[in-house]
Amino acid sequence: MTELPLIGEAIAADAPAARRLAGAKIGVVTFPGTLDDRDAVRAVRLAGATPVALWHADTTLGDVDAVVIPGGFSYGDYLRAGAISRFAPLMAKIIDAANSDARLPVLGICNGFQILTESHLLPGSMIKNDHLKFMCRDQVLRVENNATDWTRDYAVGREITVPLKNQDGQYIADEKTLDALEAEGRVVFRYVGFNPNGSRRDIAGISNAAGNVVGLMPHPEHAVEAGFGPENGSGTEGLGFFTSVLNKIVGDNK
Ligand SMILES: NC(=O)CC[C@H](N)C(=O)O
Repeated sequence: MTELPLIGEAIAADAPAARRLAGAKIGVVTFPGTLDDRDAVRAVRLAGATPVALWHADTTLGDVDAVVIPGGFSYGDYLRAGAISRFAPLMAKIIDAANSDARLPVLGICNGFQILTESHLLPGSMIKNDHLKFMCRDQVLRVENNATDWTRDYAVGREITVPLKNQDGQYIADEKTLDALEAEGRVVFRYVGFNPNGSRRDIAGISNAAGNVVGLMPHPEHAVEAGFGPENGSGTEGLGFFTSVLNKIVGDNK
């Protein structure tokens, strides 16, 4: 486990508020085949927190206040996306911490979402896109629930544009599970305008019952910096995930 240095561009080191934010440590997990860990680290920094690099074979989470499981092709998506990664030593720690009384906030993005369903931290499964092709596009999502650790900075009904890129993006679950998710307000994001993969009920992301574990297929960490995110909208509409969890952590520790 390595603590990464702050780059400081988004943080004025002498401002007490910025220092308090930077005291929050957000772990970013890397598996063999992970692709988006660097962007997740940068998103954490831009939100003002301190990113901590975690390796899948680590046997401790250290003192991180939250964890991001980023996108990519962990273990080459062999067997089924996320099916091998769920057995990583660090995943056992993440599952325990997410279910503990402390309710560690955990965000799974794309392959991270696939790992969370395989780990049973979230219900349902991810299967091949209905059109059987890899798809890469800027995608509009609607925030359906802001009572989670990762969405509290968004208004309910807000539409955000973030990149989407996957081959196994079709969210499925049995009707009973889908009805329960809807009734409990655990559908956190829905695709707007176009369903890119055949996901049931246009579901783009869900949470666990406590709202500390959230998974989604599109990539908020690729929409955190003007000039580098989607052209549609501000290009920074994913930053709210990272400020949300940071405000939750700082608020809880006040
Ligand atoms: N961008 C990603 O995380 C890709 C996720 C996954 N391996 C897929 O293609 O479905």
